[in-house]
Amino acid sequence: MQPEYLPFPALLCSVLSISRQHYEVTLDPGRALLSWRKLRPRSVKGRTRAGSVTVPLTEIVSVEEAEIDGKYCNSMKWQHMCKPHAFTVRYIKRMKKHRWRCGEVTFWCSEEQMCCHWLQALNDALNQQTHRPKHLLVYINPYGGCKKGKQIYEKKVAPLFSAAGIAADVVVTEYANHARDNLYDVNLEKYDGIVCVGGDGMFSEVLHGLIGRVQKDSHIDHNNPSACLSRCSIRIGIVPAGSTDCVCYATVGINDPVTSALHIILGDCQPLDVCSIHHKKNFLKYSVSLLGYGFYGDVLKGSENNRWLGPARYDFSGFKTFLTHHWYEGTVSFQPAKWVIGSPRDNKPCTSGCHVCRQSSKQLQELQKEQNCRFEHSEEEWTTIKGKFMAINAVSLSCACPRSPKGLSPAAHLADGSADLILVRKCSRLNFLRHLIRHTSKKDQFEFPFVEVYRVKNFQFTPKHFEEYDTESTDIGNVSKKNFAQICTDHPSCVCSHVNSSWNCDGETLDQTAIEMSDKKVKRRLLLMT
Ligand SMILES: Nc1ncnc2c1ncn2[C@@H]1O[C@H](COP(=O)(O)OP(=O)(O)OP(=O)(O)O)[C@@H](O)[C@H]1O
Ligand SMILES: CCCCCCCCCCCCC/C=C/[C@@H](O)[C@H](CO)NC(C)=O
Ligand SMILES: [Ca+2]
Repeated sequence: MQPEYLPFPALLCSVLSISRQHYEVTLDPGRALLSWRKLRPRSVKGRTRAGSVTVPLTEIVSVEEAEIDGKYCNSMKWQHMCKPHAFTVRYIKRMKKHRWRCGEVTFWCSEEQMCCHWLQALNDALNQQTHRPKHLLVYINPYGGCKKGKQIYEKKVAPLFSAAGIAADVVVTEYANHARDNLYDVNLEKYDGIVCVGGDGMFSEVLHGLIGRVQKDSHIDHNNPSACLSRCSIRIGIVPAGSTDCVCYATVGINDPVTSALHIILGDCQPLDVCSIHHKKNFLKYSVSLLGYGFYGDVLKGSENNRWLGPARYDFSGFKTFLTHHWYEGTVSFQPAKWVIGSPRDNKPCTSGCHVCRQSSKQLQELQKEQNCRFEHSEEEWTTIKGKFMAINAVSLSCACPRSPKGLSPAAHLADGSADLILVRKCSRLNFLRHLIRHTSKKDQFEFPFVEVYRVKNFQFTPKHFEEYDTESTDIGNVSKKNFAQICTDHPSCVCSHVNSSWNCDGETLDQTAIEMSDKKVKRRLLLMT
């Protein structure tokens, strides 16, 4: 029996079987939908509408001829008919809290020709999804998180990539920065994307490798803070297997390897703000999540010696750091991001296809055109704040993660060209604890007199002692200024709780404490190709 072709757009509609039940199956190219609904025995009132399933064609993972086992063929049902033919469709099933799973349904056809029609029509529809990756380079960090990156990839991700017809070249890293170094040598033309199986640090490695490679190929010196960096066309994905996984969590809404793998297969895409960090004319790092001084810098530093604890190392170090209650003196200067349409306290979290990001990016481009390349050093007013701080955090995205589902700045945007600068001034232990705990509740963590938050285009930080080291002050005689910090630390009556903290840059510790950060829109990241 030929499938029924209805008038343009040519729908394909057949009665097929699923688990011995008859269903009306419809492929509607015009609406880009595949749907099927159970046919119940005709009642007096005609066909009763049973439960039906509708799947957007963009969410079909794969279509293939079904394996038919002999047992089923020999069942009474088929004995009087020719050999049955079937095809299997895998598709996205949306679960709770942004979790995705791969649904699977097998349609049985009475004739081989009908089965071929359906396979051809569905594969034609899939082939029109040209933004989907076909060949990926996968870096696995066996060392991050709970050290299960390899198992996670082999058991949960590789089977989905294979079902979707994606070829993957896999590199299990052998040392820190193996992936970053490797990216300077591989032939990137071969790949539709780079996938990192690990946490934020692994993503940061791949980010640095890709951006560094592209700037090197474009002969751009990234040591120049005002350099307009070349954009990277190749996309990065993350399969979360780290401890914090905040880059994945802040874009996907969950750090689940299967969910991320399915987004990768569909080729979902999200631009991402990337900040560059310099010390004078020396490039230090790029950052996409947290650039944190004080509390988060000390937490990270204290956790590095306890990697054997896995993700719990941050909790242990966080508790110890909280008890020390260190604060740090210095000067923060920043330029506001005047083009953005949002603010850190507008309670408008960034979502897929975000209007705030789109509109802010548009306004940023218009401003950059007006100012040509002076944009990086525009004379807009700088705001300068001197003080004693518990924490100085600059976040390019919310930094939402399992520990803090809202993140450090819940309304920070993924691609608005700005970062949220959060200043937590010296306060009592109790007040600091109240501020921290609000990161895990629905309450506003900025609603304290000692907390300020600004949406900025760039900022600079100079620690107090570094200032004195740099100034031409003569009041400390011939003592070499660079030892001032040491004197301060050694002197029991010194009121500085601690001379300097260190910067936590996306989970890696920076050597420098005096830095300048600016936002560079260089990276398109496969959204949820994470
Ligand atoms: N084979 C390896 N051996 C040792 N270190 C590695 C290896 N591969 C990668 N690394 C380094 O391990 C560090 C941590 O990796 P990753 O970020 O994946 O895990 P994590 O720190 O537990 O997660 P998160 O950053 O999300 O908290 C990264 O800085 C990376 O450079
Ligand atoms: C006593 C209760 C205190 C609760 C405090 C919860 C605050 C959690 C905030 C987590 C923010 C994580 C920011 C992410 C930073 C990442 O770039 C980095 C690398 O993954 N992770 C860390 C922990 O520095
Ligand atoms: Ca941002």
